[in-house]
Amino acid sequence: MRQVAAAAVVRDGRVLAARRVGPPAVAGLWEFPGGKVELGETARAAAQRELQEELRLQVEVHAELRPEVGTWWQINPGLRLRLYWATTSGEPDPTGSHDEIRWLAVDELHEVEWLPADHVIIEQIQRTGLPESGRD
Ligand SMILES: Nc1nc2c([nH]c(=O)n2[C@H]2C[C@H](O)[C@@H](COP(=O)(O)OP(=O)(O)OP(=O)(O)O)O2)c(=O)[nH]1
Repeated sequence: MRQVAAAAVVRDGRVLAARRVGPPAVAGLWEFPGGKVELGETARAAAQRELQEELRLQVEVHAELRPEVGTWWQINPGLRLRLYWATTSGEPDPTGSHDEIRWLAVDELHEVEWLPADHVIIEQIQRTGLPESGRD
């Protein structure tokens, strides 16, 4: 089972969404930036590393954004996603994996087309809202 780690980065009450460049099947769809956890790396550290690599964005990683049941989000039978709330004071600067970024208020999250596995996450955030401070 491979693990992906990503961050729901919050700034000024908005969440960072990033549009994927590829592969073709998912190009143009939006996601929480992140990527695969490397051997020996924690998911939390992977989320922080991927944000730096993909968006040159320094983030503070906070509480895990878990489903109502369980710890991770099952993307497909061989892949699970660990998602963390994060905060930043920086500006994203996409390095090649994404061609557009947006800061979306909770009531704007539905305005972009998310990766299929993320729909359930978006619905949960719409129900629960953003964390009080982004901190755990
Ligand atoms: N980062 C991220 N990936 C997601 C989300 N939702 C979702 O289904 N995925 C899937 C898409 C991909 O199959 C996988 C992430 O893999 P990736 O290809 O971005 O990983 P990576 O940057 O490490 O790239 P690589 O090692 O495969 O080259 O997780 C999400 O919100 N964020």
